[in-house]
Order: sequence, then structure tokens, then C-alpha cells
Amino acid sequence: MLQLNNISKSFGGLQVLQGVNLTVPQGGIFGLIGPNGAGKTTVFNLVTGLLRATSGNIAFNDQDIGKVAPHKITERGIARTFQNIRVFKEMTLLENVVVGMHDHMNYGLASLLLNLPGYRKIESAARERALELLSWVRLDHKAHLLADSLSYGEQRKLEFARALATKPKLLLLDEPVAGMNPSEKTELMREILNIKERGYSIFMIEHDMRFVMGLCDRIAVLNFGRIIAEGTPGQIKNNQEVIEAYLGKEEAE
Ligand SMILES: Nc1ncnc2c1ncn2[C@@H]1O[C@H](COP(=O)(O)OP(=O)(O)OP(=O)(O)O)[C@@H](O)[C@H]1O
Repeated sequence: MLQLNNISKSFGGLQVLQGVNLTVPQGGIFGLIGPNGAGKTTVFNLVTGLLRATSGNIAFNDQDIGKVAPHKITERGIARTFQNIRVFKEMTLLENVVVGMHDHMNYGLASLLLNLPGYRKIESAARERALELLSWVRLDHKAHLLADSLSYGEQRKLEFARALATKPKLLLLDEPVAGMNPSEKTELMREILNIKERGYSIFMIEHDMRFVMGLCDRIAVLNFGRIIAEGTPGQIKNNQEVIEAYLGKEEAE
């Protein structure tokens, strides 16, 4: 579904990614792990068009997206959540999700400004869809509350619903359980599995090993900008190079 071919990225003299090859298959949950500063977020920024690779190419459903603008990449079916939660706290949950949809709604500016029936119909369909997405993450009962009233874990779930509002095929999650307590982690794990079961493909960066190992179908490991291993959780857990990357060579021995 998503392919990174021989991707390198430098910031000035700093080479952050070197010859990265990755294939995220359709369906399932693919994890990208690696020590701090390994280059994981840079991979996401390249895939979503926020950064351009220094060399190599990126294909999504066999189409080159390496030079496509971020909003066009969203339109093609890639959505993302960020490491730091970004919800509009002064808006209701419903409004947060509807805002996520707006780029995809097809009405002219005139009908928007004049509040014509065509606009009202689309707007009410959007609200209905937003409610449905909120129900997927079990937040529909709070649809009319301000996002500010949500717990940290609930805000993350709201972010999932908002990302799904853009009708993605592939959902990128950047450290979804960062800062969560154990019960919030367990609940988010369930939500991510639910999203997968609805047919979405998920590409996730995560530091929490128990979470990654329990959730992902396949995992790639990035270390100093290079992929050092790719495989099932069982294969990754027992890979000597991975163990050394995390523990340091001497300690691993
Ligand atoms: N825009 C930028 N300009 C300069 N250097 C950058 C930029 N973005 C990232 N870097 C550097 O690239 C390296 C990789 O950063 P990146 O955020 O991709 O790592 P990461 O694996 O996501 O780390 P973490 O797990 O800590 O979030 C770091 O040394 C970082 O300082």
C-alpha cells in the first residue's frame, strides 16, 4: 500500500535517514520503532508531504506522492495524528470532527455563505457522519460537550475520529499512547484494533514495547536513520541487532 524506496533525508549536514526501504502492506497494523532521534517522525513527515526527501521515492497505491502537497496526500487517503494532541478545545467533539471533514465537502462558497438548502443538506450529512465516527470510538454520548472537558485518553480518541473524517485508507498514528496511563493504553489498544477491523490500514510509531508487540502485525526498526530489522513481533523481539540497539551492545551481551 505504502512504499518507501531508498529514501534519504538530510537537514543541512545532518543525515537523518539513509537508504530507507519500507513496505506497509494493506490491512493490518504496521509499527515503526527505534531509539529516540532514530528518524521515525521524519518518516511520517515525508509520507504526509510536510518534508521532501533528499533522494528516493514514496509510492502510495503505486502512485508517486514524493512531491505531492500535504492536503492532496490527505485527499488521496492518508491521515495522521500527532505526538502532541491537537484538538480544538473550545469546540464541541462534534464540531471537531466536522471540521476534519470540511475539505472533503463539496459545496460552493456561495451556497455556504447564503446557507442554501444544498449546503444545509451536506452539513447535516456531515454531522450525522461525525456522530457515527464518534460512536466508533465510544464518544458519541459526549458529542455536544467541549473537547476541553475530555480526559487525555479521550482526547486521543477524538483525534482518531477526526483523522477518520478525512476518509483515509491509511491512518498514521504518531506515538498514540504517549503519556497515557495503563488503563487508557488498554482502551486505546482496543480502539485501534476496532479501526483495523473496519478495514483501515494503520502505520504507527510507538515507544511502548508491550503495546507495539501486542498490537502490530509487522514491525520495522529504525536505528540512526537505517532500517535494521523488519518482521513479526516475535522475530523483532529475538533479533540480536535490535536488542543491541535498545540496550547497547555490552549490556545486551
Ligand atoms: N526540521 C528539522 N531540522 C533539523 N533537524 C531535524 C529536523 N527534524 C528532525 N531533525 C533531527 O533529525 C533527527 C531525527 O528526528 P526524528 O524526530 O525523526 O526522530 P524520532 O525517531 O521521531 O525521535 P523521537 O522518538 O525522539 O520522537 C534528530 O536528530 C532531529 O533533531
